Amino acid sequence: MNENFFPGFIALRNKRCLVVGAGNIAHKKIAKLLNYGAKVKVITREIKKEEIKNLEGVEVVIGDFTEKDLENVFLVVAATDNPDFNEWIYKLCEERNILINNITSKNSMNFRFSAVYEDENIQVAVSAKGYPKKSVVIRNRIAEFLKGIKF
Ligand SMILES: C[C@@]1(CC(=O)O)c2cc3[nH]c(cc4nc(cc5[nH]c(cc(n2)[C@H]1CCC(=O)O)[C@@](C)(CC(=O)O)[C@@H]5CCC(=O)O)C(CC(=O)O)=C4CCC(=O)O)c(CCC(=O)O)c3CC(=O)O
Ligand SMILES: NC(=O)C1=CN([C@@H]2O[C@H](COP(=O)(O)OP(=O)(O)OC[C@H]3O[C@@H](n4cnc5c(N)ncnc54)[C@H](O)[C@@H]3O)[C@@H](O)[C@H]2O)C=CC1
Repeated sequence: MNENFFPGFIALRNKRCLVVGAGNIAHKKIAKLLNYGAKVKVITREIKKEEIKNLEGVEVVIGDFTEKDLENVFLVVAATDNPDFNEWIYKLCEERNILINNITSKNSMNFRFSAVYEDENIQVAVSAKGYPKKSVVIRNRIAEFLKGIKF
């Protein structure tokens, strides 16, 4: 059984977020964080997904991630394709009380992204407790349902 997380909504406006790695999934997660006003810094050995450089407001640093990079950071996304490396980042964040999302695990994190439905009036965030395929199916069903409702 995956850990039961607190379901909540966070104001990310001007919060310092760090993404380690710059591949396809990093790109998706960075774009989502930026949509909510986060200040995003990316540390990576190489930029695999070039589009990351074109995202407005992102600071990209080429180099190796070190523990010092966690200073004053609110939320970290361990977004490399190396599960052991992401796991190490997770442990460092847990020790420092930092929110951490890990793209190569279901449990080695304290913050999961959810499948989102959003319009001008409401936000619905679905988590299937670590199983994204399920949460996407449910979110899509909810979106259909909400189309037929007037508030
Ligand atoms: C635990 C979690 C941690 C996290 O990343 O936050 C996690 C983990 C993992 N995802 C993996 C794979 C895929 N994930 C997606 C998509 C999404 N994944 C998201 C969330 C989460 N994914 C968190 C749990 C959410 C919950 O609790 O329900 C969504 C909902 C939100 C978002 O990412 O923003 C977003 C849909 C966005 C949307 O449509 O709105 C796709 C499809 C695609 O990319 O199109 C694939 C491709 C493969 C496939 O088809 O399965 C693998 C590798 C599995 C493997 O290799 O075997 C892991 C690691 C593992 O499972 O160990
Ligand atoms: N959580 C999610 O929503 C999803 C997770 N996944 C998982 O995510 C993994 C990564 O997928 P992609 O982003 O498509 O891979 P990718 O190959 O596009 O990117 C990997 C990135 O990690 C970087 N990297 C690797 N080792 C590093 C290190 N030591 N330090 C800094 N950067 C490092 C690489 O330079 C590259 O930029 C997949 O193997 C899969 O297991 C896949 C789909 C969705």
